Amino acid sequence: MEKTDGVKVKICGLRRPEDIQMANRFKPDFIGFVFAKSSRQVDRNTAERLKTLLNPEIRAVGVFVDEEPEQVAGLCRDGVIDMVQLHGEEDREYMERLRNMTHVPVIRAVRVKSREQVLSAEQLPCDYLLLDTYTEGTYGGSGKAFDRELIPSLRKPYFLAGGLRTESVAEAVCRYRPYGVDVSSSLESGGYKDIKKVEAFLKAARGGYAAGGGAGRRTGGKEL
Ligand SMILES: O=C(O)c1ccccc1NCC(=O)[C@H](O)[C@H](O)COP(=O)(O)O
Repeated sequence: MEKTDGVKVKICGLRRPEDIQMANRFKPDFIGFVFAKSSRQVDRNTAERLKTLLNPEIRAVGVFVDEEPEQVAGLCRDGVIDMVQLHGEEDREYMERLRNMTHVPVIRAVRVKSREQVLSAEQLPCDYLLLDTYTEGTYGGSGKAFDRELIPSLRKPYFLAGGLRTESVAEAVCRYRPYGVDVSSSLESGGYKDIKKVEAFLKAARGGYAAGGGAGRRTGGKEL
């Protein structure tokens, strides 16, 4: 039996003041504002208002799909977000441009299809990877898991995402040793984050026990 605390938790897709109150109460390490087209999308004004309500110890991550880098950098400069998550087709050139405009940490999302694809994404100018599920027609937040056996050994810290659930998160953390876990769909009821589900997930991710924890072969667990 192995304990899983120490893993960082990102809860994605917060969009109402009550979601922020919930975050302030249960203190995930990161919350995500989805600026990309999605049922969870927030606009700049909403995110700005929500950020003023957020406990400053919790880092706000802006989630983007092929957004103009100037828009992304503007949100960073104005303190609406503390970190950037790139979830679209943004390439090295885009990421270098962004790096020249803002110095906030960048998470590169990879919708995993192969080990080689993940290893090549690790070479991009980013601080973290986020390993998520490839689904046709959506960029993220699908609630579906990918084949975790495709996770290679990585030097960069990574977030494990895609279909994580309260019942399985502790085992996934023990087995794959990510720096953090990222979740959205399984914590919703009627399309909004459910306070009871969020509380249970955080408890399971941070303090859960799982039988047969793995050997920690895919570290990714260092702090930047
Ligand atoms: O959540 C969305 O609606 C979304 C839309 C477009 C791009 C990215 C999106 N979410 C990114 C996330 O970080 C999600 O938390 C991640 O994909 C995991 O989601 P889930 O499988 O639902 O737990």
